[in-house]
Amino acid sequence: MCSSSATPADLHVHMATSSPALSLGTLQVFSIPSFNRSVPCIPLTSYTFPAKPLFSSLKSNINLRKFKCRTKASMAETVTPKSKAKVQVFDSEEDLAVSLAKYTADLANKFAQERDSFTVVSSGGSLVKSLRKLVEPPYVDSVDWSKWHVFWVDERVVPKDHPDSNYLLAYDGFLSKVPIPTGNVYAINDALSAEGAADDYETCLKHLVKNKIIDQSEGSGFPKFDLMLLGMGPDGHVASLFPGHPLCQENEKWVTFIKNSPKPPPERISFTFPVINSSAHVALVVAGAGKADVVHAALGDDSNSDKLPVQMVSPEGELTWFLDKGAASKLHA
Ligand SMILES: O=C1O[C@H](COP(=O)(O)O)[C@@H](O)[C@H](O)[C@H]1O
Repeated sequence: MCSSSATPADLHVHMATSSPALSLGTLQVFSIPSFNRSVPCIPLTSYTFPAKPLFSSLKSNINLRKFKCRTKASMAETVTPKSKAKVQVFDSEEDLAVSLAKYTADLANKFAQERDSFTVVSSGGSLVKSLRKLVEPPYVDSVDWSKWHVFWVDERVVPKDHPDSNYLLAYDGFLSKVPIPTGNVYAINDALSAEGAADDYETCLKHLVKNKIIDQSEGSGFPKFDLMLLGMGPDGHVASLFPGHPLCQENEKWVTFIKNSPKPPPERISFTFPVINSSAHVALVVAGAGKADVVHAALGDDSNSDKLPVQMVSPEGELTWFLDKGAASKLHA
């Protein structure tokens, strides 16, 4: 069974985040339709986009005929029967991190109240740095860390103290700074092979679903995590699901493995798309101009039949993109 003990040291923490109010000058919110475009949109009442300059420039890139929008507070939002996809663009990665912390803390509190646990799945990579505001005031008091259960959407099959370990990254940047019970942190068993670690992690998830720690999707039967925090590589990969790789089509397993990852290290485990897409909430977090091309490809055009992995993210619940200006810069062109 997967390890739920924290190394390199026991977790102890308390955390908090500041959540200064975001002005419209800082945050630009607009929406895109669900990637499941076969599902018709609910008729809505109006188009309203607060971030006019950015939205205007987006017009040339996104097929507006596919937008059905309504006003909701200060944002325009697309709603479909199956899912919502919302895109938020921030002036800076700092602003993105502030908003991501609030979004995460709010969901944590909601689920802790509703079902007495909060199941959150992290990626590795740059996402972890963007979670840094969660370990700053004021969230130390507003979040009940004892309800958190932490998982990884993908992990490199290396020892937990290896610099490539996604667990270590999260431990150093986040977990070591908040009081999540050690037993609620579900790292892979790094003593096993890639295949063994994937099977073991899947067994762990099944156990937690059975014990009702993790919800289960009524529709798909796959585990339904409360929040999945996804990063995206410059090639459009999410988790360890890479463009053109057969693992993107895996429909039965919950957790799979790869031994020839195009991005080192080669051996990894990864949640599959059915698990990712059974989530109640998915946050796709992308920062930096280096990813602008793939953001443009992902949001601006779905006519290519060879979908990027990031375009296959279509959760049962809500999908929210968190972009900084750099990542969104090609949407302006
Ligand atoms: O290898 C990985 O890459 C992706 C993207 O990483 P980033 O540093 O470009 O944001 C990450 O989401 C994934 O968890 C990781 O294993």
